[in-house]
Amino acid sequence: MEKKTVEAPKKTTYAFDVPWEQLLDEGGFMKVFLSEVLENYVQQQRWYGGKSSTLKYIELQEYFRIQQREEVYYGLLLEVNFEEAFFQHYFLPIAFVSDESFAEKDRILPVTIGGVEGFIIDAVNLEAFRRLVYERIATAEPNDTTRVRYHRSAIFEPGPYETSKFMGLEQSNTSIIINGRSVIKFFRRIYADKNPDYEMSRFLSERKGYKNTPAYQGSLSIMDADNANITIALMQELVPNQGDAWEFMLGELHKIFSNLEYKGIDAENLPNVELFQRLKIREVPPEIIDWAGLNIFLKLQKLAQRTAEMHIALGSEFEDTAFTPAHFNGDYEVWLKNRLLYMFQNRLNTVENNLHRLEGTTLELATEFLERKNEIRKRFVNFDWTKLKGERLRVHGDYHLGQVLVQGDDFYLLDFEGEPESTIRDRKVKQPPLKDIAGIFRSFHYAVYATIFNHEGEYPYSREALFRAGELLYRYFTGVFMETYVQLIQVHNIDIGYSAERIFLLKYCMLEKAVYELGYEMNSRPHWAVIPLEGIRSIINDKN
Ligand SMILES: Nc1ncnc2c1ncn2[C@@H]1O[C@H](COP(=O)(O)OP(=O)(O)O)[C@@H](O)[C@H]1O
Ligand SMILES: O=P(O)(O)O[C@H]1O[C@H](CO)[C@@H](O[C@H]2O[C@H](CO)[C@@H](O)[C@H](O)[C@H]2O)[C@H](O)[C@H]1O
Repeated sequence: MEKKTVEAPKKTTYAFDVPWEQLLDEGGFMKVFLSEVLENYVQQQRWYGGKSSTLKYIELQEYFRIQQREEVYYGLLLEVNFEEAFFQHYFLPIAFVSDESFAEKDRILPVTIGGVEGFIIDAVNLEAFRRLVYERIATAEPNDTTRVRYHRSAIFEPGPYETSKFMGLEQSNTSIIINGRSVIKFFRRIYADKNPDYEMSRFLSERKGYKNTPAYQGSLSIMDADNANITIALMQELVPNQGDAWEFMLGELHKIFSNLEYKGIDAENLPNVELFQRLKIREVPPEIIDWAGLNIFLKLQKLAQRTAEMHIALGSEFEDTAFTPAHFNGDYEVWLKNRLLYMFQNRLNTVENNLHRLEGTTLELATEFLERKNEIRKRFVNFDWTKLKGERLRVHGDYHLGQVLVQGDDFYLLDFEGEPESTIRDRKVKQPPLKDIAGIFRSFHYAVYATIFNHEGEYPYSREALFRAGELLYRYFTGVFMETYVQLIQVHNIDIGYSAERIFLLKYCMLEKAVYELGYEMNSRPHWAVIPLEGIRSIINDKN
């Protein structure tokens, strides 16, 4: 890249008379850096997850060098402290650039270092930094035991660095595409442990040969002062795709709802089916196939197959105790109920405090949610481990259609980081695999309602008729998915319990997920809160 000369002198208030390579060893810089400027910068970032709390101050928890030969960048682990909430840690790699054209994005602080004026920026913006990280992973020693640890998978054959660019999607971390073939995801929110995304990716693809997730290629981690192994970045194969399954499903559902009018379907008299009844495609009534088309059911079968294969891989480990299957027990029951009752109370408070902002159907459903709180709480308390015979496994944990990539007629499963609100320890607790199934079923329900809401007025039927037709469709979708999933899981001896146990767990986990989603939506997109509220009502109205 051609170097531009900086025209106007920059107003740098701070000057440090040490070379960049020693800057952080000198306390003065950090005192300046951890100022309001950094606070403002951090709070504006897409990856910052503390937006609903009041930031008090930022401290430096750790720093380390990301280095190759003479080229040095710093990795900072920042501790963000809040007025009321628990602290959070974030990863911020920094670089010093004297050329303003390199500091067009993510400029943090103007400074003068060793007499040279320039800026501290987020290093991910520099191609040189991205190249360095790729090359360090690509050339990593098999057993790197240094503090800053690079790892390359034995099954990855790296080529020389060619190009890199931002993935450019709305995401909570920062992903960079390298050579059009690999993705390096820099985790932003950091936990004092191995990131589950790294653990699961490596386990599934490297150890179990599971093909429908991006292959693990390598990683960067650091050992902190307490000797905890902290994942900083994960490198995986780039999976060519036609978008995610959420977009795909919305497209399909719009066609299906449009078909009601187009095919002159009597939406009031479509055949019903029991919720979660296992269905082979040939058992789906012809009226439903005529309305929705065969293709969507074939796609659901494929997704169910890939999901079952993921759980089969996760349930087939007998050495590594982080993955060996477990049974239900009293400790699990106590952990589960505590967590859910806490989450439920949090949702009650959020809804109560924001009731005055809601209107229409959302207000109606929110009021009903508050009125029926004891009924919902009772459902959460009604969990008796002695009645459950199935297994618990490491699971995806945040499984929804947005975590699935579409590639032709197939699907790839992504992002095993777990539920964003849970602590890192909670995300690693073994759960019934049906928790993931509940997650994806909630996503089907979401997609049905999102389609109806997104196309308000476009389908010439009453809202009630569309809701009824949508609920029916959802029943057929879940029934067909269940049949393929359960059949495959059982053939591979993963014990998910007898039929009644499976249905109990599914309903339990779906209520958990819908209540979780209510909090997510109230905080991130309140106009969507109507969807989980509708979901909660439909789950608690089902008395079985
Ligand atoms: N290995 C990959 N191959 C292709 N696309 C990917 C890959 N990893 C991530 N993506 C794309 O980036 C999006 C965000 O990735 P994800 O792992 O969910 O990041 P985050 O944890 O930041 O939400 C995905 O929905 C997908 O579209
Ligand atoms: O950002 P993540 O992918 O980790 O997940 C969070 O955001 C999701 C929304 O992007 C949210 O998912 C909810 O909305 C989806 C539609 O946008 C829907 O398919 C999911 O079923 C629903 O849970 C997810 O809950 C949240 O953790």
